[in-house]
Amino acid sequence: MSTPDLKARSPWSALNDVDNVTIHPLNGKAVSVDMTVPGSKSFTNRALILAALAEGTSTLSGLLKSDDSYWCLDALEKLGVASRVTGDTVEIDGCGGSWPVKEADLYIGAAGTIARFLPGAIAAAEGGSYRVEASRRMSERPVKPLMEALEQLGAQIEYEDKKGFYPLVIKPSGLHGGNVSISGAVSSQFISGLLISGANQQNDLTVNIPDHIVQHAYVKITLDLMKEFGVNSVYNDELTKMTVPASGYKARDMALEADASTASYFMALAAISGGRVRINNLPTETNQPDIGMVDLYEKMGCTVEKGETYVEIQGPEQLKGGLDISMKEMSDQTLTIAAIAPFADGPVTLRDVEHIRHHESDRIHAICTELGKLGIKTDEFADGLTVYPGTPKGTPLLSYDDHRVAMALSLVGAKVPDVTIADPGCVSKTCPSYFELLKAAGVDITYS
Ligand SMILES: O=C(O)C1=C[C@@H](OP(=O)(O)O)[C@@H](O)[C@H](O)C1
Ligand SMILES: C=C(OP(=O)(O)O)C(=O)O
Repeated sequence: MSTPDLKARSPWSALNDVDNVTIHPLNGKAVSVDMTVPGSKSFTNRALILAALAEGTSTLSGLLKSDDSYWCLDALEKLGVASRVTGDTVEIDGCGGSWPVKEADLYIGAAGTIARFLPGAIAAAEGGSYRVEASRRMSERPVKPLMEALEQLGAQIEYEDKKGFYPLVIKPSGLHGGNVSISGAVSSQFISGLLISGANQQNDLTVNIPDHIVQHAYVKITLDLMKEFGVNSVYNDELTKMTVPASGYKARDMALEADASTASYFMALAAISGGRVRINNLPTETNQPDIGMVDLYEKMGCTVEKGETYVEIQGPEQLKGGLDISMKEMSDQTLTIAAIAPFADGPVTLRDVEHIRHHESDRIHAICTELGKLGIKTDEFADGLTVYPGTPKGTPLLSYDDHRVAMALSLVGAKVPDVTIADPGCVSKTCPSYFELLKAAGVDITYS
């Protein structure tokens, strides 16, 4: 097990001097809490980049302050885009697609959203040279299909180390638009990255998807946010053909949605404790795919109440299992369900998520390994896993420098004693306050 890549932790992270967190079980106490969760990573990093590309000053409220958004703002600032953060609001002076600084060395941390959204936005400009370095793990994650598509559109990209991976150098000379094809089978972020760059290309851009898109809802979020910033794309329902007009972005003020992915861990806490959790700031009409977890928790026996801006989950006496589910459209939550599955009354099979082996860790392997240490039987297969019911036996666990591994495993600790998770600071990729929120929800924790 390699050491965490602490360089990727930002000034907005927490707990980096903490080796372990021990989660103390609720011992039958049902949680009962009303809470708000921080802003959506996906909305935050899209809106930051779109605002930076726009003409004029945008004000964004509900900003997520985490490593991913810190490195996004940092990279934009190094490109010459001024921003002012006050509380969870940021003002961004957009550059109209022409980066004011012509030579820069950027660091993007471990953020897939920056790694896949920023290169097109840089390459569509005219002139300059930009070196982009990513975290250790992000430098192993796939970006080649995106870079090849950008090269077809006229981008000049040089790889410093391994062809098709970070670190790389982009020498922008404009992108010509037209037609481009890209697979959606490995990451929807490649498609979002191409679409975002489309509005600043020399001609309209048509993106064709020859196969399928993992988590296609994220592409829809991209198209919707581009529209908010003045760019009206034309696309079919399946999102296999999308045309972006070369019209440039206009600044706007907007409130960013709360993070449905973060909210899901607290809904899971209600599910396993027979308790009640109300998330007060989650729009149920969102396009964030992880809102679909609400229905899944219902299938597992929870009672759900949905309002326009809130969701309340009441856990059952006994969580239901016996499920075989495709997690393709909300694959970030595979680990959450895997972690609570031992407490269900039958096996839970989670499928169609081979691509999560390329996320912050090989997530399928990581969760099977850690559940195995807890004495829980799993079957690991290429694109998923089956988790069998059992009583986890608490033990020290690893988090693999992966926020979702740590957050998911913390749920086991809320049920059984002696669950200790190494490097709790890794949650700062998307939710630096995660363990404090868990504490506020009634779960005792100790740092050591
Ligand atoms: O576009 C986005 O904001 C995201 C897309 C998804 O990535 P992939 O499509 O690469 O799985 C998701 O896993 C990630 O957390 C956020
Ligand atoms: C896959 C994830 O992140 P990224 O945006 O880095 O792909 C995630 O947050 O689960």
